[in-house]
Amino acid sequence: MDVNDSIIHIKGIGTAKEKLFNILNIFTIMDLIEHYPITYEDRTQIQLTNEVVLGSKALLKGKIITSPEVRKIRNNLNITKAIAQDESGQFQLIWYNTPYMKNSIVLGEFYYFYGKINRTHGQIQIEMPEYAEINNNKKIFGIFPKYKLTKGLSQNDIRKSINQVINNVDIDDYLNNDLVKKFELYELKQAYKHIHFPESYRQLNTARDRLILNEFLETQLAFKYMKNEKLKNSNALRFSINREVMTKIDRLVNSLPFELTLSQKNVLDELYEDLRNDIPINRLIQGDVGSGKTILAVIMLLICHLNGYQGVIMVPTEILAEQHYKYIESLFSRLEIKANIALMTKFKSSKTRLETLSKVSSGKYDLIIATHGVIQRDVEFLNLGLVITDEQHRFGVKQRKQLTNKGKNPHVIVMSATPIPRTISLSLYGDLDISTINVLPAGRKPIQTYCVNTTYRNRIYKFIDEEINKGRQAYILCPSIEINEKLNSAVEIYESLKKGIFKDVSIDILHGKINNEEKEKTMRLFYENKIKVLICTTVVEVGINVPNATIMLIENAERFGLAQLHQLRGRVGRGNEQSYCMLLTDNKSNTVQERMNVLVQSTDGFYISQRDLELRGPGDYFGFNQHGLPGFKLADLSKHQDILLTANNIVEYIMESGNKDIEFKILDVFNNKLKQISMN
Ligand SMILES: Nc1ncnc2c1ncn2[C@@H]1O[C@H](COP(=O)(O)OP(=O)(O)OP(=O)(O)O)[C@@H](O)[C@H]1O
Repeated sequence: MDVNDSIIHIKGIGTAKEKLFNILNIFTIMDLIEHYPITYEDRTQIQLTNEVVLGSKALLKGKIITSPEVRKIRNNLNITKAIAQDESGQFQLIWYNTPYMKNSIVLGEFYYFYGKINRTHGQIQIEMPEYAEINNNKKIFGIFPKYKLTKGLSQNDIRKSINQVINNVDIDDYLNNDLVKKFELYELKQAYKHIHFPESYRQLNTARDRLILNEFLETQLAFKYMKNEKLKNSNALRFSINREVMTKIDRLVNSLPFELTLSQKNVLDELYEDLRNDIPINRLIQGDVGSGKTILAVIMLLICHLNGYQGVIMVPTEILAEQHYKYIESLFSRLEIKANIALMTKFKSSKTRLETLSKVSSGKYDLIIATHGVIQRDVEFLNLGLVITDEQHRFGVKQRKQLTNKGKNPHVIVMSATPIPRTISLSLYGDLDISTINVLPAGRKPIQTYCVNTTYRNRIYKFIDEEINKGRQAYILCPSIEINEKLNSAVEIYESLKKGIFKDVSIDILHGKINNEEKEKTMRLFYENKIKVLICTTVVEVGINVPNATIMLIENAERFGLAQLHQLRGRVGRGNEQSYCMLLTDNKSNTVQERMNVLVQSTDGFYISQRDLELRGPGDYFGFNQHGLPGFKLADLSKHQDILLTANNIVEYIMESGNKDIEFKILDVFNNKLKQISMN
């Protein structure tokens, strides 16, 4: 039997059943084998009648003490009943429309029974139990797989089909004997067998680990392979960092009101190193909120410009694009660096848009600061040399590629403020090199975070007032814009505060429905410290940089995910003053409190994202679907990081050993999965 054969070759599967299996995406024998159980029924312990839990399933052993009797209730219903007994009590067995049970169960004999436990009139009952004779207990005793079903297919249909193929199919293990022994793994065939029919939990876990390892191995190896191929095949655009360029960079750096941190310098060195070695830059720069990624982007854009290429930075929000635009303009004009910089967000009219596009395509604009509109088809560049995307997880690999394809092999930098645990970044950004800014600029004080209920509201407002009197500013962040029954809306809070406690304070509101000019004006006034309290929504979530703001009050904090709260909190604590974050929530549930506690106790983005992952799983938070990776059936990045690391070790071992045979076999499996995904 070949793994690629259709399931129609399996005994018991005809065309009607085949269609049902197809609904579950099972077409070939391999699909069937990889239709892993979603859970297992534990039938390893025999329970006593007096210790069963009502409503759950149990395995009982009992002696039949009343002869099974069949009673006809009505035309289409008859019931067979018998009573069995174990050392702790009696239980009743009930079968519907199964009169032959009368002859299957014998008075005075012992049997195993398995089924859901009820109680009627004080009597423990099992309806329609599965049963087995004492000396033939295999079909009832053990760890039983339970599968995802579809209407018309039973657990037994799937179990029987898998059981039939699992011993007869040829399975080619791409890891050879040496590797299997070296890394103490199950052979693949053994793993497939035991994940479906384990004889012990130990067997089940070892089998599962081997299959998870395979899933990781395939993606890791494919990534490494793609990266190597990219290096071999692409000619890096030559960006020279000669003395003249270095002098300009030094002037830029010296003009800053701070010194670069060692961590920032290290990341720059890694980027320069790529350029010096003629390696196309393909790098993820990750650094916690406020760690100073922007200036690195600016330096790279300067290098690109000095080398005569166009550079683009794509960011997720208009406000952030404007902020970057102003920052770069002011830095460059102070240093008399002559670069034409375009801001490409929402255009006032299609005419201005076309004018801008034509200046981009003719090379009149050197640097472009843009939101995602820049990936549209009609946006063309003359000679795009550098693509920077900020806040990668909002865009996804596809959009990054769309932008990159607008040039011939431009250098690529991805910046992420969402700290991604190492293991995740290995899996998601395996095709990128990773640089990490791992320290915050000196002088930053950890943000003090408190989680309180709304009875503290007035006290917090008073505290904000005191901070304003010291010259500071505050954000009050709301989950919704307009009046909403359940949530505190920005409009409502704004109206009540400007008439109430902050009536003598300059206070304004910012959200997505406000027109661009207004937004820009409000943000400018906030930057200039002319607005003291900004009521806002998550439009400020990423990148906004107002170092003088020291308070972030978050309404209905329970509505936000941990990583998002960390981002929002990161809008304060960006200067040298002590900053505060107040998480306001009346939700007392354990899960909410647990989430809030993570933030209260830690300001370390890497730790927080790790906890976030554990508390809610990777899900589509990281946009797995967008990434187009073959879905993991068993592997879960939040739980199986140790296996992922083993997978990495094995991949390195294989690649170093130069065993192309194994390498290609694994790539084949990966490619087949990719093909299947694109077909689905
Ligand atoms: N080495 C440094 N020393 C002191 N301040 C710095 C340093 N580098 C950057 N900064 C300042 O720190 C603040 C935050 O930097 P930046 O906006 O680049 O952060 P970021 O990494 O982009 O964070 P986020 O992801 O939250 O946007 C800015 O005001 C910036 O000028």
